[in-house]
Amino acid sequence: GLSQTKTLMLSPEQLSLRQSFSTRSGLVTATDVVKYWQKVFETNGIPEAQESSEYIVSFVLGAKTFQSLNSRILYTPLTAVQQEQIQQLSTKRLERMPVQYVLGEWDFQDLTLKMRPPVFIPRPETEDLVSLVVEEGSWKYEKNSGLLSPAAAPHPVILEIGCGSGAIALSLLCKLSQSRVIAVDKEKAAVDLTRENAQRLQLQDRIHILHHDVSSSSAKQLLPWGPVDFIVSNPPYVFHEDMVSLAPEILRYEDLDALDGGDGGMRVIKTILALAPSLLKDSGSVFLEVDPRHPEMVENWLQTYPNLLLTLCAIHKDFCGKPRFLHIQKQSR
Ligand SMILES: C[S@@+](CC[C@H](N)C(=O)[O-])C[C@H]1O[C@@H](n2cnc3c(N)ncnc32)[C@H](O)[C@@H]1O
Repeated sequence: GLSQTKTLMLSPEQLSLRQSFSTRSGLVTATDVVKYWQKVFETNGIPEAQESSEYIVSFVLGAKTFQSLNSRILYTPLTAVQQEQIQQLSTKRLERMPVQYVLGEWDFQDLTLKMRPPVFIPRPETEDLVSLVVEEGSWKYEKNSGLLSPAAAPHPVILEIGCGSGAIALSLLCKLSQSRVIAVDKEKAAVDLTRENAQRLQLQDRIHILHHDVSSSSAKQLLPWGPVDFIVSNPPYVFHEDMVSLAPEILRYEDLDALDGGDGGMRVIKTILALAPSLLKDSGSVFLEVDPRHPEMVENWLQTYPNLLLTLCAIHKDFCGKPRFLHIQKQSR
């Protein structure tokens, strides 16, 4: 079965590397195994060969990063069970499974979240989307409370559209201790994973998780607590025609509906903006992660729908310097 396929993929050079393990009667260290799998990954054209190998070995040794393993652990022979685990996980990576799914967990901001295919894996740039909302939430807090006690703090209600694993929603709950979040996703797998992550992180009391498709649900269904202060979303925003060029890791394992934004990548963005006026309080805000081509497209679209009373008030760049985040505000009547 599997081991046979794997052997076929190994070059003679790797096989000898493998044999060199057995001749040392199983005394294989973490360092040896990292090098071995890195080589196998490289030969098989697996991207981020070294990182993948290091993540898998550290994970089996109970650490987050290879760098955090001390030299005693690095040179201690691995047990047969550890070697077997590393072998199993590495085989999955060899089939192009993203390392986040291989490990079954991944960090987002300060949280460790369970990851399970096909639920979208949170990307690092999205951490900055969370920071934007947190700044807005805390700014209100300072402005309104001044020198008053924290009891006078407002309690922002936030709606997240398309919660996936719960990364954004749960981070917000963590950073804004007075907030409540409604997290919505059209996929049952996503809703289930958000719920599981909320429970593991003991954040289930301030979150309302809904299984809804926003393109067919009424505003009312999304508002168990009345109009919200903020809407946040990292919607599917890949231009449909760009979908084919995504990495095999994504195309084979992630839910493509989580990425495919349809024509011009705007399908779900338009749905969110059309719903926003009936979901937001006066002067409430929408924070969106988008493609760098979207800020202009969204601005034009909003100008064609002035009755929505929405203003694009800021465009923020991601850590690569690309325009990535939109802050849109509902005009107060
Ligand atoms: C790019 S993923 C973002 C997931 C998560 N917020 C994150 O940043 O890691 C988009 C999510 O939106 C969900 N989604 C797509 N269309 C939707 C719709 N019409 N209604 C509700 N959720 C939707 C997908 O199922 C997916 O989980």
